[in-house]
Amino acid sequence: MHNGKADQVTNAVATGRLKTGQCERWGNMTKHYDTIVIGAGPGGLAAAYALNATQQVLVVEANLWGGTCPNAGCDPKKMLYGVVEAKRQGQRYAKSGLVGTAQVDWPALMTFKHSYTDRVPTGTVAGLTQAGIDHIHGQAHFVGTDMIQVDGTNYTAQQIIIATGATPTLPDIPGQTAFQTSTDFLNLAQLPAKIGFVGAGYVAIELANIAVEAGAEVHIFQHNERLLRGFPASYTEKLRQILQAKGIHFHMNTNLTALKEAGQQVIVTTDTLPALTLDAIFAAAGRRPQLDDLNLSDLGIATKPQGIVVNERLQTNVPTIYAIGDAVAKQVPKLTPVASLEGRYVAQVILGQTQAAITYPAIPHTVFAGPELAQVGVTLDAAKQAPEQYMIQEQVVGNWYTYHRIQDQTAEVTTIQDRTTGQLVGAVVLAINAEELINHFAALISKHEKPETLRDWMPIYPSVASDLGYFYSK
Ligand SMILES: Cc1cc2nc3c(=O)[nH]c(=O)nc-3n(C[C@H](O)[C@H](O)[C@H](O)COP(=O)(O)OP(=O)(O)OC[C@H]3O[C@@H](n4cnc5c(N)ncnc54)[C@H](O)[C@@H]3O)c2cc1C
Ligand SMILES: NC(=O)c1ccc[n+]([C@@H]2O[C@H](COP(=O)([O-])OP(=O)(O)OC[C@H]3O[C@@H](n4cnc5c(N)ncnc54)[C@H](O)[C@@H]3O)[C@@H](O)[C@H]2O)c1
Repeated sequence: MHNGKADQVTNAVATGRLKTGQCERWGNMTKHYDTIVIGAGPGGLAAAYALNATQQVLVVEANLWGGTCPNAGCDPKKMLYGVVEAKRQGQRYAKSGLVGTAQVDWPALMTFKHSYTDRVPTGTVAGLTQAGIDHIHGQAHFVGTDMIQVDGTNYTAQQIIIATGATPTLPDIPGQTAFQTSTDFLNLAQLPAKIGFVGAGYVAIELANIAVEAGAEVHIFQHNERLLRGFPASYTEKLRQILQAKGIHFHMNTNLTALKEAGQQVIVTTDTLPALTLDAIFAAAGRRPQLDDLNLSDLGIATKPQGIVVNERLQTNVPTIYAIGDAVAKQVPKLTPVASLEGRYVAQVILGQTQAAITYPAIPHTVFAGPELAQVGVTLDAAKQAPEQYMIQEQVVGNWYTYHRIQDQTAEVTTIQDRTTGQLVGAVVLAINAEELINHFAALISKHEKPETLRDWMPIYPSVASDLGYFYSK
């Protein structure tokens, strides 16, 4: 879809209104832009909007406009999560005067989800059109370091940004085609009675929690004994016990060896269990960068299994080609706010507004697992290894006002302070609405503040924010 900007460029060049060089290859049916963005997810869109004020920008999208997060990730997931959490909150209030048992109507829940997701692609296109950003639907691949091809048409640009995201990894076992993915789960018209997930990371834990709360029998197969690596083991073990009490079957240290389709069902064989017949099995064993068909190796662009190799300014080894978001090999978590920050940053680099290396604030992350497990900053493991540097405060907070009110007896918070400066440097929260508390901690950490700073702040009482008072009241 062109919004006509490139055509306006042609006219402008023909009438001498544009700088020369802005449309130099138009005569060869090659359209020229200042910057081309491949991929219209949170990363690519952030870059395109930031560049648009002063540049001719083209965005190319092969699938759904808006990318993974709003179509098949964060947003639809949390719509389902919100409803199953309301059901569970009802159970928690059973001893607090609420009577009756809520049930999840899966088809109605899906209709609710579609009420949001069905509008995302058209809304994204409308936004691009209104902003005057050219956009075309199709698979982009490089035909030169300054040129891509989409459906047989060439487009050149001074800079090209790769923002193609990631896609689920399917374990390489016989019967692999029987695997479904998180995208399939988030579009299930009916909830299958018995389902399995391979992996025990973010995707498996979040979707397993939704499925079990909605009434399915759920199995998680994990090849080692660690779920949610990256979060402290003491916390993940508590979360595992909570999820197990809800009915999730954890099969740890278990490798899937084969899948076999049997009518509408799948027979799952493993190296530890008798064969299990399930109605659906979902691959949640990680995501790989979506780089297929881009022809990166032809250009000599370096990649690793984790993604495209970039320098501290997010340039690939071809300096005019940048990479951002989930497509990049990096140390920071692959999350929507990270992709958006990188998109805005790379636009500043391209516009000559900064030459400084990218820096990230403290990046909070949360598993929406009923309760939520969230953390930010210095990890608990790192803090335990440097007791001379860090002070760790672990608190069971189920008796705090908020957690008593919402009947979350297992709520727990750990804070980590730097002994020398007194600044808050890390936090872990396992609680209902942990994301709210961790957001406040993330703000304190990013501003390098001491918890006492909160004395100067007056949040609404009672609220999650007012609970922060517990951290400086002692
Ligand atoms: C189930 C699930 C739940 C998640 N939940 C959260 C959450 O709660 N919070 C959070 O912060 N993150 C979450 N994430 C992660 C988040 O979705 C990603 O980090 C984010 O979408 C990355 O943005 P991106 O722009 O890098 O890539 P994407 O959003 O994946 O966008 C990339 C786009 O590029 C397109 N593309 C790929 N190749 C080409 C090509 N050759 N030509 C043209 N277009 C191409 C793709 O079709 C896609 O639309 C979740 C992910 C999943 C799968
Ligand atoms: N709430 C959020 O912010 C959120 C939610 C979902 C996804 N995400 C993003 O998406 C990414 C991908 O999520 P994910 O859960 O797919 O990946 P992940 O990397 O978080 O977890 C993958 C899991 O699969 C296991 N595994 C790997 N190979 C296996 C195999 N062959 N058999 C069994 N288990 C195997 C790993 O040990 C790990 O437990 C996350 O890292 C995160 O960046 C974020």
